[in-house]
Amino acid sequence: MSTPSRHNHGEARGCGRIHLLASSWKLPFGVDKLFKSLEAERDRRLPLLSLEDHERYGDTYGQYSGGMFTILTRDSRNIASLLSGQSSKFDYGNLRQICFGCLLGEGIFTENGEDWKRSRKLLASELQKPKFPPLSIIESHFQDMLRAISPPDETPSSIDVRPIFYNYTLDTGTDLFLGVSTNLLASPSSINNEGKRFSLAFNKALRWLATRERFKTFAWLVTGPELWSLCNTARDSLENMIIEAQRQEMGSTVTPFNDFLGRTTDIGKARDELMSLLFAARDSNASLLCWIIYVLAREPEVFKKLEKDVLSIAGDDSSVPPTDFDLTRMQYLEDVLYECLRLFPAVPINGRICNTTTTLPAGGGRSGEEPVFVPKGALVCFSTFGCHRSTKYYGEDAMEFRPERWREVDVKTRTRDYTFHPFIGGPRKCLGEDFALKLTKYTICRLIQCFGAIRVDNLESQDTSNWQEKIKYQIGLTMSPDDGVHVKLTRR
Ligand code: HEM
Repeated sequence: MSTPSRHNHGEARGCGRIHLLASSWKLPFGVDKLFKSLEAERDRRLPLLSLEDHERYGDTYGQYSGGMFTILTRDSRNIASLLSGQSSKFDYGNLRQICFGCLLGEGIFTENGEDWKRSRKLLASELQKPKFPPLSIIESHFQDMLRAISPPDETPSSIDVRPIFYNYTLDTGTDLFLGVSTNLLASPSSINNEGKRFSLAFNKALRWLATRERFKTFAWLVTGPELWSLCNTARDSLENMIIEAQRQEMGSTVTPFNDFLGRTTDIGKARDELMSLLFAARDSNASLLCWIIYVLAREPEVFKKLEKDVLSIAGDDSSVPPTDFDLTRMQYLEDVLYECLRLFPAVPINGRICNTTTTLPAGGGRSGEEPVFVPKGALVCFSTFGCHRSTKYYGEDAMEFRPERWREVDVKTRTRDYTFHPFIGGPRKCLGEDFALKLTKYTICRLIQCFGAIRVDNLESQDTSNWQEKIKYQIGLTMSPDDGVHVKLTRR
């Protein structure tokens, strides 16, 4: 383990000293920091702790955490350098394999180097096919979801849409990636028992993985027969679904993975790639849908404006879904989406391990404007949550939900300078960005075509003033509202 003083030795490279947080209990390896995070997590305010720490200690500072020297930054220059300019000097080391390998095996999410390149090429060629995902497949799962959130005999219906969105994104994802859907929301006659088995084990295993991730190098401490049994069940079940998909000669129902799955004899590899894809796609997309509905139920003016934008293009006949072209014209819908991704990014804090001693452009010296020294082996965490809420980048109203801001500085400019990076950027940029935006736009547009009002339905309080201050954040592998998304939906 290198000493703190070494981490400030970058003078020869023109670096300034990084502000290094003292370890208050003098416990080794930053164990106290780990406890502080666990405490904030218990209180459902983990992302806010990171924000407060940046306000207090600066946009970039250092500390010991989970046994590693860690640099924490929300400076967009550092994030750009880490993810793009110097991306080859940062990777996941074996951290991802330690934390997630038991479920994911060896797929795009856990791999580095040549193996990762191969996986990325394979998945990119499938995900980036034109017109993917086809709206007709999404529509069939939307209809299942509609039945689940609003049975025809109940008006208005009161429901927590969060678990439904998680099932919806899994049903849609498995159908689109595999050609066989888990069908969790389908009518009883179409239930897929293998899909149900997979989903139960997958959900529980993800909870274990989220805790393992928090423990970083100590992840191996978070283990037990239950974890292994869940991972084995999920892996076994996904394999069975792949075999079933192959059996059904997927060539007949053109899904993107026909070529890949239809050809492969290495079922284990196919399973690992698909597991990584579902791991990446399911929760993040469900989290975005949750936040949008959470906000719309609390911001009636935004709902009204969105309704006008969507219905003026798609019409209010819920039996006529929008086309691909319609979706590209819904400007305000896009602004609402970006504003949700800004304030509530699915992955609020992320990190990379430095594999070659280097420097980052900012955060050193008294001014924080000098480069900082990054020793090999250091963990660099970047707070997307903190960067997206920085007044330096977004002005005094950075904490406010204001979709109109996306008409002032457009998303391309902000993505280019990394002041907005919900899908990160650089070579390991999210492969499903277009997919996620299209699925989300389609789903929100369809919900607005079907429902004329979305209101908060919370037994404790319907007072939506200062709603942001009351949010409790659930941090699993992605961030979602802790109390769920309880709403009352009124049919048009
Ligand atoms: C709103 C929805 C989504 C958000 C906010 C999101 C965000 C992200 C982020 C932040 C990462 C980087 C993780 C890291 O390296 O630490 C990532 C990676 C990835 N995402 Fe997404 N994602 C979303 C939806 C999807 C969907 C729908 C898919 C698949 C169709 C997908 C596929 C992937 C893949 C394959 C990676 C790994 C890329 C690599 O390591 O090369 N994502 N995503």
